[in-house]
Amino acid sequence: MKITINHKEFERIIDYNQIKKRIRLIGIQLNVTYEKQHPVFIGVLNGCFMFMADLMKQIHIANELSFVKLSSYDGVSQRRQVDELIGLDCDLADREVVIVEDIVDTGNSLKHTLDLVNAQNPASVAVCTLLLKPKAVNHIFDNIAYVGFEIDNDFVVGYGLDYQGMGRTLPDIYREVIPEK
Ligand SMILES: O=P(O)(O)OC[C@H]1O[C@H](OP(=O)(O)OP(=O)(O)O)[C@H](O)[C@@H]1O
Ligand SMILES: Nc1nc2[nH]cnc2c(=O)[nH]1
Repeated sequence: MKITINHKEFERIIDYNQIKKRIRLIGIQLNVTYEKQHPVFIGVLNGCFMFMADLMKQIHIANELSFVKLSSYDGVSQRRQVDELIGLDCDLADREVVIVEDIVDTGNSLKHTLDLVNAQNPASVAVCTLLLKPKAVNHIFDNIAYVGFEIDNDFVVGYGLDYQGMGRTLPDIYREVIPEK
């Protein structure tokens, strides 16, 4: 199935039934791994909102959750870029943390998020991402423990992911169709 968003064509690669099945399995893994613990799930906005909502319905152990946004801005000196996590409303010291992402592409966002989370001295940090582009990742991560789907290096939309602000509410996931010349 193909759709058009702002003159760009996309074709469906993963439908919502597949996503739900995969999320049920990831939920089981998380319930087992964190049984008798009390993890904090940290969703990285905006893209994670759908994944987080469906994933958390499968989590039956004690947990807390928080949503954050990664913000970059120039410091007072305007010479250095400073990043911060906006919205974190709990202390992560000595906590088991699970970072929830919609996609790890270059991995730059995840690297920043991990640096900021690790600075709070949590007991452990695991990453749960719905999508991973193995051929695009620029960093070595040893804690991406839960991956919904590995995908090719295509631009994707749907299920939280946008193209120019559009397409986030599509239940399925689509990849960009590059027109032949
Ligand atoms: O691995 P990377 O190449 O860093 O890309 C991954 C990030 O890109 C998207 O966020 P984006 O900055 O587009 O913001 P959004 O979630 O608000 O759409 C996505 O939600 C990830 O956080
Ligand atoms: N919508 C969207 N956002 C991204 N951020 C990083 N990679 C992607 C992608 O493939 N699609």
